[in-house]
Amino acid sequence: MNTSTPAVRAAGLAKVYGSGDVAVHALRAVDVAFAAGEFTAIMGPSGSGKSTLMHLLAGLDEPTAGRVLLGETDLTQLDDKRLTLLRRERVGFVFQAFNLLPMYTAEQNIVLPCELAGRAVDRAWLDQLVDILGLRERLGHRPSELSGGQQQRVAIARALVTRPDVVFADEPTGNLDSTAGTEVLAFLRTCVRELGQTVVMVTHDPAAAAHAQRVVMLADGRIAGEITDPTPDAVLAGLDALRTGEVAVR
Ligand SMILES: Nc1ncnc2c1ncn2[C@@H]1O[C@H](COP(=O)(O)OP(=O)(O)OP(=O)(O)O)[C@@H](O)[C@H]1O
Repeated sequence: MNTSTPAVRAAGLAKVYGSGDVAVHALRAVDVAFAAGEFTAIMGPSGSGKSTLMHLLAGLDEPTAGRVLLGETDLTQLDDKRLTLLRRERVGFVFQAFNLLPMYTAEQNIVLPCELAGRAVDRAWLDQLVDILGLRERLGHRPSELSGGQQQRVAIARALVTRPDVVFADEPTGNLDSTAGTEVLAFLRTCVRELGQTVVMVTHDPAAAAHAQRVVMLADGRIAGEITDPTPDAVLAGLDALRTGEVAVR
């Protein structure tokens, strides 16, 4: 992997919902890059543009202006069909609500993206994921037979099974108690450290964000600063600084 090219980046990214009097400027000329093999959290007050940024980075929505580059691929130049293929093959998703298929076993859920993409399952990679995520004994279980934390670990394995360029996680611990949430974040971090995966996570929780290697702060649709090697206290202080109107967080 070429480590000098970010896994994903935004250049001059803007998103306006609606027009005229009711126009909402959700993102304003955002420039941000996410390095390959890094775990980044996106934080900011409610309405600051976190979900909008993640949706644009993942090719789930179109920007009003600017570009999104996944590696060297400019998402804004792709038609719907190629964008769908790109999402299937090069992007992974982890959602707050797990979104597992109830009638499928854990293993069937994990390999589903390969089936949808018509690709053979890389068994060695699957084995590695299953071991790192501690799912070996659970592969034959249905979601209803798994704890919330285990279900989210299955969802993480599913997101990683195609070896995507980037995994986007949207509040992945939002439905978990703090013990299970901490465990899931530790597993996610292990996937980054040991498998070289790239994870971009949106969260409201400073403790969750502190599991990342870097926190990018958004305020009012703009990048308001970032914290490297964050601690929960540093993240809290950063959010407080945003609320009290101090501009940059470093
Ligand atoms: N589909 C939409 N139509 C109109 N406005 C929207 C739409 N989606 C988001 N917005 C607005 O854009 C702004 C940014 O929203 P976004 O959901 O990206 O923020 P967020 O930081 O993820 O918020 P939260 O933390 O509350 O989830 C908000 O003012 C929101 O109301």
